Amino acid sequence: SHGWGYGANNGPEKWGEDFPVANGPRQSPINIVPKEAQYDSTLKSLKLKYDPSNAKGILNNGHSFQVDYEDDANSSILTGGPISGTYRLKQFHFHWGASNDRGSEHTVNGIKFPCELHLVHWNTKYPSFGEAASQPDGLAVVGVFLKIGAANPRLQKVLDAFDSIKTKGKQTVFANFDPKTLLPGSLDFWTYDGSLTTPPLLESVSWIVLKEPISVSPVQFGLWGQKADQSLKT
Ligand SMILES: NS(=O)(=O)c1ccc(S(=O)(=O)NCc2cccs2)s1
Ligand SMILES: [Zn+2]
Repeated sequence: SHGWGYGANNGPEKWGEDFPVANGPRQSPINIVPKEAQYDSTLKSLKLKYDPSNAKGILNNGHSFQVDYEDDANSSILTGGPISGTYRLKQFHFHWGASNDRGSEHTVNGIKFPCELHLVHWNTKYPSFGEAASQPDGLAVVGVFLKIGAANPRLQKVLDAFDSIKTKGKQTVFANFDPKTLLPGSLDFWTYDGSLTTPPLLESVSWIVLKEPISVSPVQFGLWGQKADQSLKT
C-alpha cells in the first residue's frame, strides 16, 4: 500500500510529499543537548494519575504496538510540568529499530537509545482527541528512553501481549495496566514544543522527555525484535 512507513520509498524523507507540515517550524523528534537546555524555575513537577482499569486493548497498527485507554473521563490524567490544565491519556506506544544501536526518535547528545516509549495525552479544553490534535496546545506526550540492561518485569505483560498481535491490524484485550509502573524513579524532564513524530506530523505536541531511562534486558528486547514484523521497525 502507498501508506507511509520506514522504507526507502515511504520513509521519513518522503513524508513531506503527503504531509507538507514535515517542513514546519516545530517538527519532532530533535536532538536534546542537555548542556544547552535552560533551567526554567516556573515549571512545575509532573503529575501523572492513571486508572489501570481504563486500559482497553493493545493494537499492532503497522507502525508500532499501541495500548489504548478509555478517555471519556478524567481518570487517567497528566497535569503539572510545562502544561496548564488537564490532559487525558489516550494511548501509549513504542518506537524501536532493527538493531540495538538505533530505534529511539529523540537523541541525547546525538545518541540513539534502542527504544522509546510515548504516552500520548490530549488537552481536555478541547472536545475530543481528534480536535485537540490539530491545536498548538492540544497534545502532551511523555517520552521515556529504554536502555538495554537489567530485566524489567513491568514490561513483561506488554511483551507477552505482542505474541498475539504479530501482524498489522491485529489487536487483543489488554486490561488492568497502570503505565505509571513503566516510568523511571525520577520524573525530571526536558520539554519543548514540537510535533507528532509520524504522519500526520501535526505541530500540536508539548514534549516532556524524561531524563532517566528505564531498562529492558537483551532477552526481553530480543523477543521484541523477533515479534515485530519488519514494517514496524524504524
Ligand atoms: N510518536 S508520537 O507520540 O508523536 C505520535 C504519533 C501519532 C500519534 S496518534 O496515535 O496520537 N495519532 C495522531 C493522529 C492521527 C490522526 C489525527 S491525529 S502519537
Ligand atoms: Zn511515538
